Amino acid sequence: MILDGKGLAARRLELLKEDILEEKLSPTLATVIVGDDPASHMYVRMKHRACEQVGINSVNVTLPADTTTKTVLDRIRQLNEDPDIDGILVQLPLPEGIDTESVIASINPEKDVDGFHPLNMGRLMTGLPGPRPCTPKGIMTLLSEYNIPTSGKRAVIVGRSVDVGRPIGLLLLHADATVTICHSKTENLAEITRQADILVSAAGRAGIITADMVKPGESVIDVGTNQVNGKLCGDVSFSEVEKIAGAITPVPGGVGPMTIASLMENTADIARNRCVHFM
Ligand SMILES: Nc1nc2c(c(=O)[nH]1)N[C@@H](CN(C=O)c1ccc(C(=O)N[C@@H](CCC(=O)O)C(=O)O)cc1)CN2
Repeated sequence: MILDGKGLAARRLELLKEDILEEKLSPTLATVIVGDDPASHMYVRMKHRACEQVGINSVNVTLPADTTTKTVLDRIRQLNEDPDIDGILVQLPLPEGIDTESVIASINPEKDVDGFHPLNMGRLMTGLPGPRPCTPKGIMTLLSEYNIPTSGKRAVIVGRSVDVGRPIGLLLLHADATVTICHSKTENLAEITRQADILVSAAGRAGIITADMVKPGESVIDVGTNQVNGKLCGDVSFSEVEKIAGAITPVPGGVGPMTIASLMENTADIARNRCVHFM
């Protein structure tokens, strides 16, 4: 079964649009992008397009690649203090030389639509309500909408990044999965991934997950967005793994669109001032 993130995200955006209208919400999202990485600019454009689609106002702050950390912090302080701004996100990665941790920590945690602020990461860790990082949240939505059970199941995550690997591990743990997080130093990776009921690959390496690493029936979630010869592809060797997996996300059209849908949901939730997303 192909897990159609593109279709599901489109349906969720439609529902959100109706909710925003009905509740007479008028949320405003501010995006901050530093430098000229083409992929980052494309993702920010996609976010603004989604805002327009669902009725969220949006403003963008673009800063040149040679901007100092202090200038970024000053700009975020202004957004924090602006009562018209509900949500703030800083598009990652930031150019080398900018202190990413200080920048993220400077966002008002109550406006942190990405859920990356250390306070919100702590809320995630403890299971307290708060905005959840968008890609992990989107994966949990996909699993639940396709009725893929997590409770008591073995989840294996490949990649321990702060924005995807670790938070999806925590969300799956809160959903009663038995979680293993693998990384570049993991020995016998294939042996571990073959034990999974749910395999999430967020390694950022094209084709790292091959058919011999997947057991029949496994659900395979591909978070990779790798460019190979100018073509977008995931971490999973899709054509061979598709034949073995019980469920699999494509790239494009899987996790990516769910990331954007989750961002819209987080922005609306923050505007409602009720972050109720326990997952
Ligand atoms: N501040 C953030 N920075 C980054 C995040 C994030 O959640 N917050 N995640 C990624 C990039 N990202 C959103 O920012 C993102 C990546 C991919 C997609 C997506 O829909 N991709 C499409 C394909 C698009 C294409 O044609 O290339 C798909 O997979 O179908 C959306 C958002 C890193 N930075």
